[in-house]
Amino acid sequence: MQSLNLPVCAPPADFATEAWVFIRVIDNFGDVGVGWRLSCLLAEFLCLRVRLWIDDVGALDRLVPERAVYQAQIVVEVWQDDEAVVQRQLADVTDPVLVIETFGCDLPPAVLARMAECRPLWLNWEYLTAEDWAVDLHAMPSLQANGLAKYFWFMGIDAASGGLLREADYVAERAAFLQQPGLQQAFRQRYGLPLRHNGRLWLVFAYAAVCWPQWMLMWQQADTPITLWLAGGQVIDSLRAAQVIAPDALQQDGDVLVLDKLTLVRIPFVPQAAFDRLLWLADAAIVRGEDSFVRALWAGLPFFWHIYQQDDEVHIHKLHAFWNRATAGWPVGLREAFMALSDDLNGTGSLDGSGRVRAWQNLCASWQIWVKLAAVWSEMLHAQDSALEKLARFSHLPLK
Ligand SMILES: Cc1cn([C@H]2C[C@H](O)[C@@H](COP(=O)(O)OP(=O)(O)O[C@H]3O[C@@H](C)[C@H](O)[C@@H](O)[C@H]3O)O2)c(=O)[nH]c1=O
Repeated sequence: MQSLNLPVCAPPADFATEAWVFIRVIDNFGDVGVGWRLSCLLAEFLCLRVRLWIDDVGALDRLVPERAVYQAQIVVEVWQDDEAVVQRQLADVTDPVLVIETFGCDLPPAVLARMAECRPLWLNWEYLTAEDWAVDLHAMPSLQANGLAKYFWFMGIDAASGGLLREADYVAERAAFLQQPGLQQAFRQRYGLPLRHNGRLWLVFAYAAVCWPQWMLMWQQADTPITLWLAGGQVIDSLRAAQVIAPDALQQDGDVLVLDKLTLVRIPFVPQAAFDRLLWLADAAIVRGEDSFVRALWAGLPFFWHIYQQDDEVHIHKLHAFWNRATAGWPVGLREAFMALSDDLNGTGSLDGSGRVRAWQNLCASWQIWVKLAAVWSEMLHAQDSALEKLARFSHLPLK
């Protein structure tokens, strides 16, 4: 199991150096997913003890059921909307050298007052985007009412952006897993994942959407067999709502449904530390949100992005900004098929039933090229500094 590496330069037991990370869980697993991963990496790369303030510990427990293992490095504080409680929590804690509010989650007044005294580096950790404006705004300060500057940290794929979250041992972990069938078998058994599959294996972790019945039809009508590992439940909910599957189908983890050449498998929710392994076992993926998107990038496999919907089509700009960059050098036929399907998946574009099947067949006809291009893109990103390496430079905190 991938796990937090104990920092080699482990500070003494009383940890003089502390970072505070604040998370508000809005919905889904994105806020807690990024916030927890960031906390682990602060401990791993910068040898900081992290005090993680979170308003929904239940969401964290779902993602990190084994979190007690990390308690020496990551102390979890329940963040309540009660200033008196926050004041009490602050009474016994060390001053932080770094405070990160994730996704503009607005810090409590008592914390802002404490920061005015101890003057830590203050970051707002922003959503991921490949848009140019985010690169321009990355690391820009904004003067706040408590007299401190707050810096905006924009994760991104551009070398001048805030980078992407990546573990130091990621590549070694992936190689070890892929080279050892025994590890793969043990992983499948542990989570009740089928040992074999029919055709190409896709991991599908996506949102509920009206496109799913149409995509199921597309897969059934295509020439090639395909197996979908359905994670997270929302795609299954959409299929059930559209009466594409019977009310009692795919109810339990491990349930399988075969529809012609299409095999659907409901898979369990795994701890975040195991999520990468689902991607490593798959030939391709549909991912959603931000964290699973970045994990698919690291895995280096072909994938679609079912992006989190925002008002005013903001998400479509984000989607296009990323794929316009990533697919710039692709062969025209592959790029057109991919872009048409990507738009269709995200509720825009103009494919009808036969156009969808044709696009899918064109994509499959260029499969090996797609696999290669996805790997090349991933390697290019692996060669860039990660977000934590960039943060170490920016903050002058020592890197492990
Ligand atoms: C399927 C699965 C996911 N995961 C993890 C991987 C990720 O860390 C996390 C999912 O997070 P995301 O991919 O970001 O998708 P999400 O849809 O859950 O989160 C979203 O939340 C919104 C509030 C944000 O604004 C969105 O941009 C997005 O981040 O769940 C597991 O740990 N086990 C699992 O079995």
